Amino acid sequence: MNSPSESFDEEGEIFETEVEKAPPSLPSVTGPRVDRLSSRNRGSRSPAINNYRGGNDDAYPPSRHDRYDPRDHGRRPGNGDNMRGEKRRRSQERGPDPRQHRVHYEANGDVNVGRRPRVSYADIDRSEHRDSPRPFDQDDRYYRDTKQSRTRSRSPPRGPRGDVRGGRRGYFDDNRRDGGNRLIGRERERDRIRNDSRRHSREQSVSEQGDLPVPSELSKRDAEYRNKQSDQGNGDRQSSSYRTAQNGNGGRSTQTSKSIKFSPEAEIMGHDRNSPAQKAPLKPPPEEMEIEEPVDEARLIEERRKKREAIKAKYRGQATPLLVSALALAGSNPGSPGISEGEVTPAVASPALPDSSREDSPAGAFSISKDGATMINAVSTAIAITEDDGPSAADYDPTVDMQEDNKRYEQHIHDHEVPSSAYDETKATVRDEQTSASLPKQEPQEQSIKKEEDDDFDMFAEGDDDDMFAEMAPKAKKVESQTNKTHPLVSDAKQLDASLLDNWDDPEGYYRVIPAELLDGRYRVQTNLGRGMFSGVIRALDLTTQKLVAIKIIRSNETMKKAGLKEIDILKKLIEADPDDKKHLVRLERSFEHKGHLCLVFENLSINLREVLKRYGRSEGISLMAVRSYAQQMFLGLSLLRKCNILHADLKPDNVLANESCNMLKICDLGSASDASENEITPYLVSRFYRAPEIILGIPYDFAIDMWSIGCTLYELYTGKILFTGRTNNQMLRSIMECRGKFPQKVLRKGKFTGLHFDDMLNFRSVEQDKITGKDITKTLTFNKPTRELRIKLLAATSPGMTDSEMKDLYAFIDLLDRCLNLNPERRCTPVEALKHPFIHRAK
Ligand SMILES: Nc1ncnc2c1ncn2[C@@H]1O[C@H](COP(=O)(O)OP(=O)(O)OP(=O)(O)O)[C@@H](O)[C@H]1O
Repeated sequence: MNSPSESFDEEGEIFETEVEKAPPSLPSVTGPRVDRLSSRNRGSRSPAINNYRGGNDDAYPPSRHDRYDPRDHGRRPGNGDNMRGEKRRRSQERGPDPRQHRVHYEANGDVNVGRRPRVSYADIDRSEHRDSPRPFDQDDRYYRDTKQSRTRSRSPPRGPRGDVRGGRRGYFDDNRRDGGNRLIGRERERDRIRNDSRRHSREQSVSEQGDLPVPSELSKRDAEYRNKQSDQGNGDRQSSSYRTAQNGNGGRSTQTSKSIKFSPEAEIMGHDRNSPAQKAPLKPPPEEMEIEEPVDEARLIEERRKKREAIKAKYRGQATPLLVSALALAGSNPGSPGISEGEVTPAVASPALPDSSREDSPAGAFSISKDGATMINAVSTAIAITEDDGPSAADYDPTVDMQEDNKRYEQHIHDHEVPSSAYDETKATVRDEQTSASLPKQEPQEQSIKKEEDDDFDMFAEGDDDDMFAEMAPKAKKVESQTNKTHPLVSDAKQLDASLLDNWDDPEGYYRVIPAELLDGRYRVQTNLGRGMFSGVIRALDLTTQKLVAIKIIRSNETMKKAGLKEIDILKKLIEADPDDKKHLVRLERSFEHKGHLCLVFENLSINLREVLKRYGRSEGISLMAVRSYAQQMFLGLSLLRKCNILHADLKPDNVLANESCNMLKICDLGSASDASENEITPYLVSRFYRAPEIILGIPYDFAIDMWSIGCTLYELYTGKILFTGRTNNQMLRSIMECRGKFPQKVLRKGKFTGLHFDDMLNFRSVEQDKITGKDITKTLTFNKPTRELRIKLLAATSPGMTDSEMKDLYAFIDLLDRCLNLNPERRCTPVEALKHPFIHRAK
């Protein structure tokens, strides 16, 4: 990859000349399904990739989120003067421009990262490591002058606490807390048991190897196909990489060998976080054992597939509550007509939606549906979340993730040590609650007051004299009672008199939308679309144009407003660079101010990709053809960002919106975006599961972080599972290495935070929770080869009986992901390279 400045020009050139022409529109499929199973029986559904022969294609040239919460400030380890239960001081809560580093903090091995005593808005998020000498060559291409602080951050919602979120247990909820950060004994025990069994099964998956199974049809085909491909042999980069993707271990047969070194005696770190992992151990390093274990890929793939089939069979015909609510939502949402299960028909004309039938748009008509609706909705979360396959992407809610991370940070401040387990990602979310109703939810006043009392941390607490929310805080509770009593249900748009009430905000600074209220004299409020950390988003009818719009109402706060203004600037820059609206970035129409809230008016879209997964790909993922179309559109969006020298820094399924027909996408939420030169090192940029390893390791980053995030997103779309998961940055690294193998040493050596996760010999120090004591323990692990290889995971998510053509597509997809997820950011593919990849750029 070239340096940003070089690539800027290059990307711009290619982007303008080749990219738009290169990726042809995807084939239109109006009749047959493109789901994996149904397509099996109709032969090759995909046009052959004429010039693509297993990587010998001549035409083909060779990652909030830990978002920062302004209140996070007080959650930093450095602010460790709080006693448990003591309210945090505002001085600890103040944050910088929340639209700069939107990060949230995790209590993990890297607790020292970012620790600072009291800091100002300007320097929040900067770690103490910032001033330390760079551990890598100053001439390195990554080196940037970080004179300008990039402290993107946002305030997390002070949304419903643990008691109201409810919902399912998370994949990582080793140890959950109630609203007051107390451990819930019984539930914790249950969680622990479950996690124990997961660990056990994971250990087993490595250590227990049975007899060689009879390969499945797919496995046979896989082996045959790969052998065929490897026979073709060539020396260029692409083919070798492609073969690697195909053959895993250099073209070996389906038998591969995993070698995991680990320390049998884990070093118990206990609660003493002051004994950092990177310090010399008290006892001599444990002897390492090397276990050579034959792994039967075919068996693994077959087992996983069988498991999936069994799940599908068991739950076929049943609808999960989430699906039901999703469908109900679709039905109740006036701006988003319900999309029936099964096939998605080609674009339905909607004046309110972007024209997805543009000739130059890669968005084509295709079906995203799977093997019938029953297959989509059949799998319950509890079963869908298997150790082998990873957690269901549809169930993940990053907002909750952020909240939980923030809680862990608070806890860390209280006792200077946070168990790496206070985590639950799958509780019902603010968004779920919001979107299930077409009007703002009214909460019984008592209940809402009680919630506030229950909170052990109250950012609006009296006595705080330095609260960034102070200007609105004192009024918040009062307004709540007023609005609860007087929610008007009017049929006609009504301009409300702002002077009648002191404050229209809820206690968290979100604007309390009144149904049918007229905003800025022209937008009639229709429904809530959801809440992010930064804003509430509503759908409204623009009475001037008679089109629906989405209005992002920024939370009432000066810092957030400033950040919103930055988002507007970036959006305008992107629009200027893409006047014809070809590059799949959400369009800002205008902005205005309403009762102290900055409002951004966007084109109206329907649902985000996580919701698409919930509806059409629950636990199974969506069809490869849909993935291809989505990938192409997202890469076009990335190419525009790159051309404009902008890092999105928060790409994930939640921040990609689809139109009603789900055949046209737009990248949204530029709230974390910034100029590529503002890349101050911070280990919590980007939502954790989509966070590129260079961010975690403290390596100066660039556009490659967005490519990583898109790679993770594409995997999720195809499999319905989250690719890399971990409660902490440390465990994210583990997850990444399990799938992608060990990091090149030269990459590790560039990392400012490498010492937090690796020992002097660059062996990984895995900080895990001890099953018995619940304390963190550190194990030294050596990853020689991936134990949960990307290719195997993808093949396992594939239905048997694929045609040659389908297999070819699949391997092209695997190869593309391989390139998007290169551990070395310099070698990760660029958006333009991705657009030229045979998976996307199919010969007509
Ligand atoms: N133009 C739009 N059309 C339809 N829905 C939208 C639109 N913009 C945003 N939304 C919905 O509102 C939600 C929140 O939007 P967005 O992510 O931009 O807000 P945010 O406050 O920045 O959230 P986050 O915490 O993710 O930063 C999105 O997940 C999306 O589903």
